[in-house]
Amino acid sequence: MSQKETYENPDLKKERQNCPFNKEEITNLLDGGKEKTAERKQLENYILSDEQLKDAVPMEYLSHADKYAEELRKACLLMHKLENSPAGQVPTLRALMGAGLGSAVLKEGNPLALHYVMFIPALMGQGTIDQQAKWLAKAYNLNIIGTYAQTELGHGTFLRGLETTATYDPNTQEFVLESPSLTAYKWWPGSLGKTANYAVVMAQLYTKGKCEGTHPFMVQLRDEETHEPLPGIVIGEIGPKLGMNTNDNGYLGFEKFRIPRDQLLMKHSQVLEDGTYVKPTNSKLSYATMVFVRVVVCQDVTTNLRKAVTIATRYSCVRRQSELKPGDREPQVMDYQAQQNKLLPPLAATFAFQLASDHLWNLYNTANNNIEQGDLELLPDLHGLSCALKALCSSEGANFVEVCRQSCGGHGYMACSNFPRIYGQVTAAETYEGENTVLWLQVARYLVKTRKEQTGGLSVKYLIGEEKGPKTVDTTLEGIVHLYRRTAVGLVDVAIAELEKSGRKGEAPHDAWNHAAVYLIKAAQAHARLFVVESFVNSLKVGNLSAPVRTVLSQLCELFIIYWLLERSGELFFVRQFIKKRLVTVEFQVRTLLYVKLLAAIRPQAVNLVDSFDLRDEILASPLGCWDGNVYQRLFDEAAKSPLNQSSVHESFHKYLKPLLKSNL
Ligand SMILES: CCCCCCCCCCCCCCCCCCCCCC(=O)SCCNC(=O)CCNC(=O)[C@H](O)C(C)(C)COP(=O)(O)OP(=O)(O)OC[C@H]1O[C@@H](n2cnc3c(N)ncnc32)[C@H](O)[C@@H]1OP(=O)(O)O
Ligand SMILES: Cc1cc2nc3c(=O)[nH]c(=O)nc-3n(C[C@H](O)[C@H](O)[C@H](O)COP(=O)(O)OP(=O)(O)OC[C@H]3O[C@@H](n4cnc5c(N)ncnc54)[C@H](O)[C@@H]3O)c2cc1C
Repeated sequence: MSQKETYENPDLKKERQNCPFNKEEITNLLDGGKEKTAERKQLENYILSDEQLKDAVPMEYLSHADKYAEELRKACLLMHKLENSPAGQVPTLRALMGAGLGSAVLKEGNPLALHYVMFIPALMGQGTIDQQAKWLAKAYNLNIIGTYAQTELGHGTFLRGLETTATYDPNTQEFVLESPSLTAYKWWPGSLGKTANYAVVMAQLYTKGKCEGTHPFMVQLRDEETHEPLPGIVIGEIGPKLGMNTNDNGYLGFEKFRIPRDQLLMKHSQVLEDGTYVKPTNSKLSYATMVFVRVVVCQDVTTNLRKAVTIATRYSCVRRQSELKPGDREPQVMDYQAQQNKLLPPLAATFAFQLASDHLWNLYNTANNNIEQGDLELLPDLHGLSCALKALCSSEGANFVEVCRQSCGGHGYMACSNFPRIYGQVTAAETYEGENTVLWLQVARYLVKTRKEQTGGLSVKYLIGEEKGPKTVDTTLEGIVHLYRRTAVGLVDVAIAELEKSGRKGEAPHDAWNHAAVYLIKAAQAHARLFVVESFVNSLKVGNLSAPVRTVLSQLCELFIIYWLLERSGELFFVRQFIKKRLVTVEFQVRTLLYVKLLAAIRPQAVNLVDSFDLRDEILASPLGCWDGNVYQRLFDEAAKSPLNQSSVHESFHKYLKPLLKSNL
């Protein structure tokens, strides 16, 4: 590790002594193998040693426009560096788009992100072979830069309600794009504000006087030379946000803007020259780009959470405060059980989320290959699981990041702690790519359908037939997973009972659905949690783990699944047999006891565990989380960068304060 220099905080040094497991083994596990770790490290050296990619001053001190210009400069330089990258272009791109290496260089957000994360995937997923031949090479070579323009001022969630129209004119064989109202303006697409000159635009397709629903269109927005908006295009940036401020989210309106017929992306549905519409095999195939992003967002959130946990854990072992034993030295705050209760569950969650995300990624690849062959069987399961995990990882992730920030007391509130940025990025994922509540309801729809029709994909098999397994308290990991399963089934049944009750009262299905939303969301969340804990437990059964690594991962797994159970203990009340046999109280007591024991067992390995994430100081970008633990000196060094510290008296004193002081008010 490059940062292992001379100083090492004595408390951290002690934490690192006598580590019972091989940290590198965990690093390799998370990277996906020894070679992948070596590749990553080589890539990090290549990128992070480049002086031109370092910030002259912290981004916080720049104006909105200067931040954008600076991040764009570095993003373009990074793209040049891709060509000679030792790891190869695609792995480098992935690393740069992900939360680790990319955000170490582009701290405020990547102005080219949407090009890679949505524009290219949309072309690949929605374009015919001919359309790909026409556009993809240009996109990969960055001759054109694109975004994905779907959300409008009036509608983000309800895609069937989008207002932008694309009306086919058979006389000229063109589509006419139009924003018929203010609320029809595209609003939010990343990179649209200033960077992109092309977009995949989602619009309501009209042909032969009939609306055929939303479809993707390839649209040029700006002149390729001058970058000026083309006539008929109204475009701009939407302004500062909670985070991700250099992703230049933008707005876009169309004033009778014409594009050729072959710029409808026609892989799944077509409009023939005479205007005849050819339907897709499944109308939701035009939503496929969103499914891809939901899958990668789970990985992105997990990497961000790892950063937050590393910063908070190292800091908590350096920070000494208050009195534990009267008269003794102030303890490391990590020795308070309350602090362990804050930090060890998110630490365990980083493993749980990574394993579940890997699982989802494999399902995505299989389902996508099948879809390319015309087999859509896995699509409902992929949609259900990608919605479930995206919503779960982002909502739990954002809560955990906030807890990590709180665990660092006042210093966690500093911008330089990097928590504001990490939080800004993770909480954004609760909203973008499908607002979480809306996604939970999509999951619930799949669960209810499966339970009622007794047929569904692999992730919902447990809802088919009667559930089997122990009906008493069972303290094995399997026993706890079974408890999760029974709770999930119980909640789906309760939601269905609610729907049926409303039906009997004469309510229409849509009203019944709305009135059961609280139950439906609980059921969807229980389903997602079951998937995550099952993935964690199952992954420990297989794999070539050494005994010490297996031990510590098993402890984390157990801690995590008990933590969630206790957090959601109220939901056990939905499982009728538990109430009848008074098992809820017993469950609660037994688990709490175990949970507390696990906190104490894992505490000594907390620093070693976060060390094994192998996140370089440049990636953590926080004086609180550096490897050497030199927290206080680094905080001072950061404060020295403030423009207000460049003179002993600021000019505003003479302008405003002095007259006030002299005014005898
Ligand atoms: C090699 C290079 C590559 C390297 C790259 C590597 C990268 C790696 C690194 C990456 C770092 C990343 C992070 C950084 C960047 C940040 C980027 C930020 C981006 C943010 C972008 C955005 O934010 S972009 C906008 C997203 N905006 C939504 O997300 C709208 C939500 N809204 C809906 O998505 C629909 O509106 C909603 C609700 C479904 C209802 O749709 P609806 O009303 O039409 O449908 P209904 O509800 O009526 O459902 C009718 C039936 O359709 C079924 N169904 C519905 N959807 C389906 C689907 N997708 N697939 C299959 N089936 C589906 C359903 O299950 C029903 O099935 P059934 O009938 O059998 O029950
Ligand atoms: C950082 C960021 C980047 C983005 N990037 C892009 C991009 O690149 N391209 C793009 O096209 N879009 C982008 N978006 C837009 C994003 O996809 C939408 O904001 C998101 O899908 C939510 O839609 P909405 O804003 O219309 O929220 P709304 O749907 O208006 O949500 C408001 C509230 O209503 C609730 N609600 C809505 N419908 C229902 C329902 N059916 N049942 C119950 N409750 C409901 C929601 O739960 C929420 O509480 C981005 C957004 C952000 C924040």
